[in-house]
Amino acid sequence: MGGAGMGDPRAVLLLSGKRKSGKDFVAAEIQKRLGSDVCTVLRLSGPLKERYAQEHGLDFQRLLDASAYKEQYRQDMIRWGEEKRRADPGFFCRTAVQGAAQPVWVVSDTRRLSDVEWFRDAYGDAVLTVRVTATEETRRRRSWVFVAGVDDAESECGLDQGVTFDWVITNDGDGAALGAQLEALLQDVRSRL
Ligand SMILES: Nc1ncnc2c1ncn2[C@@H]1O[C@H](COP(=O)(O)OP(=O)(O)O)[C@@H](O)[C@H]1O
Ligand SMILES: C[C@@](O)(CCOP(=O)(O)OP(=O)(O)O)CC(=O)O
Repeated sequence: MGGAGMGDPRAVLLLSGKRKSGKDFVAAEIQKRLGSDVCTVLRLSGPLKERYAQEHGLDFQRLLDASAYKEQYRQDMIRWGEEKRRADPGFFCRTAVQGAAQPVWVVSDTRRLSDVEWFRDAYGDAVLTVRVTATEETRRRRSWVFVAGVDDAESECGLDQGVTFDWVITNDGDGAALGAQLEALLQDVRSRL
């Protein structure tokens, strides 16, 4: 950590937002617009699920799908992930960025202040915080259902306060409106390349 190094990214977009706000969708749109030689999408939940599956004898691949299998383990994965982060706040972040060589990184699932702080410490001004929002009505249309212990817990609400977002993307399903917002964000990103 510390000063800028050779292989450091020029822009690190930390996407956060509620379940079904469209973080993965927006991450994919950004990557599509920049090209995968310029932009890579990273997930903190990837290494989390991989380690969790290893330690608990579970099927890592099935934890990656939007499946009932994942939902069955979500609460315990949250608990386990919090325990790991308490011991070492960079535990999942370090693994997630390993091998990322593109100049632009999009982290599609930032959930906690400790994650934002880790990226700011490591990459300084390259970091841009991006909030993806959608109304509850939109999220319900995308099959979101409120789950106590998940939607009212740190996993979903950890960044509701404490971060001033550099960009807020409203994603309620109008393709043209989303495109215009993404182009404004991408102008900022491209100016950093
Ligand atoms: N602007 C959009 N246009 C069409 N479908 C969308 C849009 N945004 C999100 N979706 C769809 O809504 C669902 C939830 O989006 P996703 O990106 O997985 O949300 P999150 O990662 O925030 O939980 C997915 O099926 C996704 O394809
Ligand atoms: C334990 C988790 O990492 C599970 C995340 O799984 P996904 O990243 O698949 O999440 P959704 O898009 O919300 O379904 C949450 C956490 O608090 O770390």
